[in-house]
Amino acid sequence: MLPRINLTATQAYKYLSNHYIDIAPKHLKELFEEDKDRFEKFSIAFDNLLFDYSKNRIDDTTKALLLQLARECKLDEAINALFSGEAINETEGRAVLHTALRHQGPNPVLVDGKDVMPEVRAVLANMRRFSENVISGAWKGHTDKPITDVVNIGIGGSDLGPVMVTEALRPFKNHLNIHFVSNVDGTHIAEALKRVNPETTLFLIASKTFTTQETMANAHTARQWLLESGAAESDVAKHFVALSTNAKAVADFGIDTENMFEFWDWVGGRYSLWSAIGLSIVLSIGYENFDQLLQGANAADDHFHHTPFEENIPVIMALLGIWYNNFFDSETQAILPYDQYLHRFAAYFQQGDMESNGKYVDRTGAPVDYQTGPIIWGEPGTNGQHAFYQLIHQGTKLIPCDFIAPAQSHNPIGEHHTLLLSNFFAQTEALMNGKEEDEVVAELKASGKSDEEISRLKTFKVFEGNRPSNSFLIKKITPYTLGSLIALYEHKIFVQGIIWNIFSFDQWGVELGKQLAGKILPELRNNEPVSTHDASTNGLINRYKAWR
Ligand SMILES: O=P(O)(O)OC[C@H]1O[C@@](O)(CO)[C@@H](O)[C@@H]1O
Repeated sequence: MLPRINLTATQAYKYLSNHYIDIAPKHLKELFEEDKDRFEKFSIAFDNLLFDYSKNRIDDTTKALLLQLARECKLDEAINALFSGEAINETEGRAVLHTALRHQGPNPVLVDGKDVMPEVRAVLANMRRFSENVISGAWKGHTDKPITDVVNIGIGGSDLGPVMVTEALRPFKNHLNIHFVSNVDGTHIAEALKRVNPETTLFLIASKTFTTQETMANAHTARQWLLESGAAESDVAKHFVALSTNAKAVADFGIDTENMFEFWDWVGGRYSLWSAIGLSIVLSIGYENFDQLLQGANAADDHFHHTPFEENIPVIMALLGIWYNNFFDSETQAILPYDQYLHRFAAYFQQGDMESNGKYVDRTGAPVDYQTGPIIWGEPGTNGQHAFYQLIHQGTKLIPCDFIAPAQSHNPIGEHHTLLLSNFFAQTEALMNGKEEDEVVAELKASGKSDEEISRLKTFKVFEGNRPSNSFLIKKITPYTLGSLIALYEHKIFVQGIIWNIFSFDQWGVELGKQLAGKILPELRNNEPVSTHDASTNGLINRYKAWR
């Protein structure tokens, strides 16, 4: 059972509230001037990844108090409960063991006294065998042709992780074309089916529960499309496999459970890319690369599990987020990868973070009286610079930013990567230092502006600076380093949930909308006017019926 704590009653929380008053007026430039060793002191090297957190509004006292907060919230006890397979997902009565999916070495991982590693490794072996069959062309469709296209049908954690990883690791992909369908909007499946041939297409129906409305609707449409192309019912097994925990629902759908790659209820959907849900990744980059992804994540697990908090990247990431979220009233966290292949990285952690920590009830069942999970958002650099950096630099909101960049590009064309990295370095420097009025005036003078123009323009061109950021510099994005990076973020989310005294691994908040949609659906299947809802919902539904 996870510890029950009272965040705002901890001594550290009180000291941090007072310390906030001391440090908030200090500009980051001042903090760097005060301490020449600041970069060395507030950065951590981990394998081929450098985590620089020195451009944050912290000093030694802040760091010590934040670490004390982690200790007072019994983080060490919680970490041990996570790795030991305790049912820390208490409202669903489940363990949380995505770490077991990438566990290396001979030690068992016990769930209810049973070592789960044999079945984890059996599924991995099955994924390897199957993917090698498909990639080699040995697996044939119903007209005896090899597979050319794979369509993953899933949503949320059954889509976002595979999409993000297959995009991030495009440089490692093979000849197979991988497509993703998630939205129940018919456009999504229609556009995908335009691009593929029923004779050479393999569908992965990815759904932990195998009951999700969007996924089942898309799966049935794909199945009907195959049959209408001339395939027989008996051919479905050659073009459909299931990734799920629900064997009965898979069989009921008509997929041979021999073609089911199972995973377990102790794998959360948003933490499932390491499981059978990752089959599209394996088909895209091959098993060896997928194994490297697992090994990189395992290295981050070991770092998180065994590194003192002072030098523990997920712990520091989490505490910095709490410092801004709970003491500086920031409400969002931007993730800005300077790597076009990582263009779905922020989107992935919208679910990972917001579905985990978007909670207002604490572990005792009482409403919290402080902020919990942040809004996660972001786009690749340098595009974000031409979209929303105005607000980050000169807006009224504090936006803590994570900047991520590889030192080496997979596409070293001309000086593109040098240009990209010059922006990566410049943005965090600009956010921190800003630009003072005298510098603005000097620039305006040098550009020939009159005194009147300078007086009129200068305040618009001043940058306050003092805007915090983390920098992750990674030698190269490979399956291994990507696995580590993802796992570091997963553990950051865990740490924040522990300190906020919430349950991070259920998602009751997604149920009400689904429930109400289930009530409205039959009302839309006729042309009768509706009056069973509020005036707005009635009005909207009836207007829809008039227009469709
Ligand atoms: O994998 P499945 O069971 O189809 O769930 C899909 C997604 O739906 C949820 O919103 C839960 O209902 C996410 O937590 C989950 O990743």
